Amino acid sequence: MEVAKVIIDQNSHHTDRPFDYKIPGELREAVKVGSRVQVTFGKGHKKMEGYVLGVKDIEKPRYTIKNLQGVVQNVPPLSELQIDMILWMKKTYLCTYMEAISAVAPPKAYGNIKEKKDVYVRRKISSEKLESQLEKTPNNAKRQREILQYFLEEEELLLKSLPGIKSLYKNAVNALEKKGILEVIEKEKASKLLSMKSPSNPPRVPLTTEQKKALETMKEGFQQTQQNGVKGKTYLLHGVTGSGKTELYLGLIEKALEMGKTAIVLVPEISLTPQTMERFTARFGEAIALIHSSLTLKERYHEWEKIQQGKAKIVIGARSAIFANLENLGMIVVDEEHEYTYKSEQNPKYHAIEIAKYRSEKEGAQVILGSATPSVESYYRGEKGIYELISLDRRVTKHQLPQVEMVDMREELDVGNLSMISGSLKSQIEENLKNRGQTILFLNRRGFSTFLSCKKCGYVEKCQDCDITMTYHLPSDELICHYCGKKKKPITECPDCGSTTIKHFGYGTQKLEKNIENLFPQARILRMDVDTTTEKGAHEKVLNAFKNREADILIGTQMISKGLDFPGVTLVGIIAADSILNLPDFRASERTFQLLTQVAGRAGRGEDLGSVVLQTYKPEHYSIEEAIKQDYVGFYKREIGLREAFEYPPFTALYLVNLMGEDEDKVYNTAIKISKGIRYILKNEGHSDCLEECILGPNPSVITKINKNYRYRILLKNINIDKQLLKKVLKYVCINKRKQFVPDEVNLSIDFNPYSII
Ligand SMILES: Nc1ncnc2c1ncn2[C@@H]1O[C@H](COP(=O)(O)OP(=O)(O)OP(=O)(O)O)[C@@H](O)[C@H]1O
Ligand SMILES: [Zn+2]
Ligand SMILES: [Zn+2]
Repeated sequence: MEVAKVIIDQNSHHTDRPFDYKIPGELREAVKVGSRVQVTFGKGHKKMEGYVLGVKDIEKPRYTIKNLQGVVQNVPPLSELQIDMILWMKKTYLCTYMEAISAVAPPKAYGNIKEKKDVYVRRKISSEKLESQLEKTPNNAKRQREILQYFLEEEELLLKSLPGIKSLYKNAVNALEKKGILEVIEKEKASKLLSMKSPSNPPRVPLTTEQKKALETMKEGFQQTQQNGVKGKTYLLHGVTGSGKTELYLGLIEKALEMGKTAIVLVPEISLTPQTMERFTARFGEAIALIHSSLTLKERYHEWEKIQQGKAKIVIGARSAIFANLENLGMIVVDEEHEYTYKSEQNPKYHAIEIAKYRSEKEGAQVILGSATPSVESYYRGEKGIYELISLDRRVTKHQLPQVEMVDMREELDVGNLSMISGSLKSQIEENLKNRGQTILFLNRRGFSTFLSCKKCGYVEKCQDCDITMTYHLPSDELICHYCGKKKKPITECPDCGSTTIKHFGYGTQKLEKNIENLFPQARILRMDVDTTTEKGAHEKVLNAFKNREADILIGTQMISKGLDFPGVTLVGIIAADSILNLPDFRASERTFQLLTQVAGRAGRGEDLGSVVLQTYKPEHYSIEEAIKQDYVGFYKREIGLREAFEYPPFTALYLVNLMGEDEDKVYNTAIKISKGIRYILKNEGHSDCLEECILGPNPSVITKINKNYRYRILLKNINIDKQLLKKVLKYVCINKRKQFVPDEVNLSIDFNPYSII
C-alpha cells in the first residue's frame, strides 16, 4: 500500500512531524512527492492541507491510516531541490518543517488568486455616427444619453470611471451594447510593477582596466566551474563606492545566460529603486522577474509564475528571492553583502548568503558577494582564501573618493554653537547652494525629538508595552513607539512629580528639516524616512524628484545611505556620526563604519569633486577615524583584532536562545531551566571547565520588553567546545525536550549567527 508522508500546514511544534496518509487508487497519478494535498486531521477529522515530503510502500500497517482527500489544484509541487533545501534548513536552523516550507515555497496564495480584470467600455462606431445616435436617443433615456456624451470625445473608458457605476448605469451600458454602439471588454489589470521594457541596448560603457581584469577573473572561474562540473566558487568583490560593481554583475549575468544558465541577484530591500532596475532591464528586458515585499499578492503571483514557467532567466529581489525556483542556476549575486536585511528575523532565521552557499554547492552556481564595506566575517574568509578576494580600489569617474572633514561637536559647544549644525557644515551648504550643487544630509533617527523628559525629576516617557522611550513626532504632535507603533499624546505634566517643565531631548530628521528650512529659506528640501515613505511608490517619487534636481537638499535616514548614484551630489553632511556607536552590540563599530563610508560614498560621483562633513562627539573612535579616511582595510585590521580578543565572530560561533512571553516569571524560569539543562549535559560530556565562558545568561535582553512580551536570552559561544556538540545539546534541550522545558505561553526561538545580540 502506498503511503504519503505529509507535513500538516499548521505552524505549531506539536504537529511538527510527518503524518502517514494512504494514497487511494484514484489519486495515485495525481499525488507526487512535493504535492500540496488535502487531508483530515486528528480525532475531529478537521480538514487541513499539507505537503507530501515522501511516499513509501508498506505492507500492512499496524494502525489505521486515513486516506488522502485530494490534491490542491494549481499549486506546483515542491521540486526535489526544494525538498532537499527544506530538510537541510530544518536541520540547520532547528525550525519546524512548516517554517522551512514557508520560507522556500512560493507564497501560499500561489494558484489561489483569481485573475482580476478591469472592465472597459469601448465605442464601436465613429464619433459622428455616435452624435446622430445621441440625437435619436429620447430624452427620457437619461442615463444612456449621459453615457453617450462621454463617448463623443473618448473611445474607451474604464467602466468604473463612468458616473456612479450603479447597476442602473450598467443596464444603460448593456442596452447600448445591444444596439451595437458600445462594447464591454475585459482587460488584464494594468500591473503596478515597474514596466519591463524589452532591452534597449544602451551604449555600453567601456570598462576600466581594473573592472576588466576583475570581470575576466570571475568569468574564467565561472567557465571552469561549468566545464568541470565542480561546485561553484564564492568571490568577494570589494570595490570602493562608485567603482562600478554593478557593471560587473551585468557582465557576469550575460555570461551565465550565454551558457544557458540562470541568475539570482539579491539587493537590499531599500536599493530596489527604479534606478537599479533600469540598469538591469535595459540589458535583459523581460527575462527578469522581480520579487520584493511591497508587491501585491497578485503581482507576486505573476512574478512567481514567470519563474515557475521558466520564462524568467534572472530573478532580482530582496532576501526571499534567494529561494527562487530557477532551473540551471549558474550565478548568484549578493549586492551590498554586508546588509543586515539579508538576515531573516523570523524562523527560520537564515542569512541569504548561507542559502546562496548551499545552492552553490548543490547546483554548482557561482556566488559573487559585492560591497564597498564587506562584513568583517566575509572579509576574514576572503583573507583566509575561503572566498576569492577581488578588489576595485578606484572610482570609475575622474574624481576619486571625496575628502572627509571631521567636525568635533564638543568644540562647537565650547564656542557656544548649541545647534545640530556646525559652523563648517552650514557654510558649506551655503556655498553648495550657490554653486547649484546638491546636498545630502544624513541623520539616522526619524521623528522630531528623541524623547520627552521631566527637567525636575528626570522622568522619561516610555512605551507602556515596550521598554523603550517614545519618540516625539510632528506635525501630528504625538509620541510614537518605534518598536510597536503605539501612539499617545505628549505629556504636559510629569506623572511622577507633577512638574510642568517637560523638555524635549535629542533630535531626529523632522527637527533637522525644520532647522534647515530656517537656515536656508530659499532651498528646496526633500525628506526621506519611514514617515515620508509609507505610501506605495513614495520612495521612488522622492528619489526621482531629487534625481531630476527638483530639490537642493535631501534629508534622510539610512534609507539614503547606499546604492544611490546621483551625479549632482557634491556635498554630504553626516549630522551625528556616533549615533549607533553606543549600542551594546558587538557589531556597533562595524555598523558605524559601514554606514558612514556608504553615506560618504554618495558624494562626488559626477563631474564635480565631492566633499563630506562628518560631525561627531567621538572623533577618537577607530570606526570614525577610519571612516574619515574611507579606509576599509584599515578599519578591518583594527576590528578583527578586537573580535579575536573578545571571542566574537568570526572566531567563535554564536548561538542565541530567545525566550519571550507576557508572564515574566514564566519566561525567566524557563530560561533558567534551559540553561541548567545545557550546562548539565555539557558537564557530563566532560566540559565543566569552560561552561562559564560558553554559556552566558540567562540575562534579560537589552530591550527587556517589546509589545508586552518580556525577553530573556541565553548566549552560547563555542569556546573550547566543538560547534557540532554545542548544537546537538542545544537541539536536545530546546527541541527534543521542549515539551518538558517550555510551557506553551513562552515562545522559544534559536538564532545561529545572530546579526545583533540586542
Ligand atoms: N567603465 C565605466 N565608465 C564610465 N562609467 C561607468 C563605468 N562603469 C560604471 N560606470 C558608471 O558609474 C556609476 C557608478 O557605478 P556603480 O553604481 O556600478 O558603482 P558601485 O560600485 O555599485 O557603487 P556603490 O557601491 O557606491 O553603490 C554608474 O552611474 C555607472 O553607470
Ligand atoms: Zn518629574
Ligand atoms: Zn511599544
